[in-house]
Amino acid sequence: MTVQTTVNTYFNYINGEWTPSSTGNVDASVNPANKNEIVGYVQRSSKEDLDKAVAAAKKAQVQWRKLSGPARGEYLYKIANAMEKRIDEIAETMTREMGKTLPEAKGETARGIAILRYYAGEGMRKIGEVIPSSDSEALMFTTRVPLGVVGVITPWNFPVAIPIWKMAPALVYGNTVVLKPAQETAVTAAKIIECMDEAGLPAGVVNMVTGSGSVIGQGIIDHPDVNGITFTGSNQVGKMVGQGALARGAKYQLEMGGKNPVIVLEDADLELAVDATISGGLRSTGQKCTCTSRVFVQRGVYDQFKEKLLAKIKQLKIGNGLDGDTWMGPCASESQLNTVLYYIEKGIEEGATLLYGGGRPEGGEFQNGFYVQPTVFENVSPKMTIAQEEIFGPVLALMKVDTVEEAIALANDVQFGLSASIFTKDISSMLSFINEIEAGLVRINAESAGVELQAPFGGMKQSSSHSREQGQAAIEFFTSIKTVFVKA
Ligand SMILES: NC(=O)C1=CN([C@@H]2O[C@H](COP(=O)(O)OP(=O)(O)OC[C@H]3O[C@@H](n4cnc5c(N)ncnc54)[C@H](O)[C@@H]3O)[C@@H](O)[C@H]2O)C=CC1
Ligand SMILES: O=C(O)CCC(=O)C(=O)O
Repeated sequence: MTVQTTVNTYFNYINGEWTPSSTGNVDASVNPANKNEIVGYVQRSSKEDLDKAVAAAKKAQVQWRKLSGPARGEYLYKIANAMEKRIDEIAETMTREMGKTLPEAKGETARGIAILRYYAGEGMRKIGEVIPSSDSEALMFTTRVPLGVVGVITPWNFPVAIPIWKMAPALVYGNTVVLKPAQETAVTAAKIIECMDEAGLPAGVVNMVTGSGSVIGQGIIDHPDVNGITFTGSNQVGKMVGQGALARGAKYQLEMGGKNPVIVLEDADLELAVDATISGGLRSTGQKCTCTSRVFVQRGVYDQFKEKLLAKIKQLKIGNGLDGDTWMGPCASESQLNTVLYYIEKGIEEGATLLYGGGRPEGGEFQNGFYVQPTVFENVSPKMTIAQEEIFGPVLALMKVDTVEEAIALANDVQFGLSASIFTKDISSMLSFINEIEAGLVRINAESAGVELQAPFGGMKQSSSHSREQGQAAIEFFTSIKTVFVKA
C-alpha cells in the first residue's frame, strides 16, 4: 500500500476565486491503478455553489462579449502558454487520476494546447457574410453573437481535450462558461482552470463547479440563466440534457456513444488492419467513444487476421500508465471495470466464443487497480448485446462476412453512428463505404479512433444531437446568427 503524506484539496473556481463548497463536503479522487492512492480531494458542491457560478458568468459576459475576437483570442494564447509550461504535471495528473498511459496523457495535453491556439486564431476570422439584397440600395449581411452563459458538462475519458474543445470556442465567440467536469477527473480539470487563472482571464469568464451529475449537472440543465449546454457522455444522460434544455428553450449539443465498426476486406493490408484494430479498439483501455468494438472480416482472410490479431494482443503489456513499458492501463474507475466485466459475462452467456482475455489480470500490482484483460470474442451474432451496446472497454467482437455489402449492412445495424473504418485497396469498395456507412467519421485504411482538432467531429443517429464540434463547425453551436438589413 502506498503511504501518502500530503493530498491536496481542490476548490471550485467561481468569479476568479478558488472557493470551497458551501456543503463542506469533498470526494476523494482515486488512482485507478492503485485504489489506495488518493490523487486529490474535490468539492461535492450544491445548487447554491452553482447559482453563484452562473451569476458570476452572467455578470462577466456583459464585458467579455464587448471585447474584440482577436482580444479574446489573445487570452486563449496565454492559457495555451501557461498549459505548455505545465504539460508534464498535467499529463501525469491525468494518468494518475484516469489511468491512461503517460504518452497518451501527454499527447492529449499537447492537443489541448493546440486546440486553444487554433481557436485563438479563430478570433481573427470572419463571423459573417454579405448577401445581395433584392433592394439595390440596401446592405444585407450576417453577423454572429454569443449565446451568453454556456454550461459545459464533460466526461472522464478525455479530461483535458474535451473540456478544452468545448470551452475554447465558447470563449473566443464571446460566451462565458460554467464547467462541470466528471467528478472522477476533477483534479485534472482544476489544473486546466489554474492555467486559465494564471493567464489572467477576467473574473467570472470561466467558472468550475465540481460535484455529482444529479446535482450540478442537473442544476445546469435546469438553470434559467444558462443559455446553452454542451455535453459529452453517456446516451442516457445526454437525452436528459437534451430534453431538459429543450423544455426551457436553451440551446444544446450532445456527443454520446459509439459502437464503431471496422471492416477488413480480402484485399486489405492485413498488418495495417490488425495494428489499427488494436490501436483503435484497445488504446485508452477502450474508453473512447470512437473506439473500435466490432470487426467484420471477409471470410477469405478471417483466420489469418484472427491469428495475427491474437498474436499481437498477447504481447500487450498491461500495467500502471506511469510505467514506461505499459501499453494499456486500468479502467478509469471501479464502476467502469464492473460495466466491462458485465458485458464480457453477457457475451459468454449469449453464446459468443471467448478467444482471449475475459477477466482481470491476476497478481502483484493488479490487485489494487481496476485492470481488465484485453478481450476478443468470435462467433458474435449481430443482435447479441456485445454487438449492440457501447461497452467502453477493451473488448473486440469479430464477425465473419462474405461481401462488402453484407459488412456495411451489419455495420449499420446499430443505434449508433459515430466512427467507422474500412481496410481495402479497392476504390469501388471505398466509395460504397463512404456513401453507405452511417457514421459521422468515415475512415479508410485508418483506425476508427483519431480526431483532428481542425475538422468537424460528431456522429449520426443516436451518437449525437446531429450537431458537430471542433474545427470551424464549433461556431454553429456557440453563436447565434443575426441577419442584418441596413438601409440608409
Ligand atoms: N461518449 C463519450 O465520450 C463517453 C461515453 N460514456 C459512456 O457512459 C457510460 C457511463 O459513464 P459515466 O461517466 O457514468 O457517463 P455520464 O454520462 O454519467 O457522465 C458524463 C457527465 O455527465 C454528468 N452527469 C451525470 N448525471 C447527470 C445528470 N443527471 N444530469 C446532468 N449531468 C449528469 C457526469 O457527472 C459527467 O460530468 C460509459 O460506460 C460509457 O459507455 C462515458 C464517458 C464518455
Ligand atoms: O478519439 C478522440 O480523440 C475523441 C473521442 C471522444 O470524443 C470521446 O471518446 O469522447
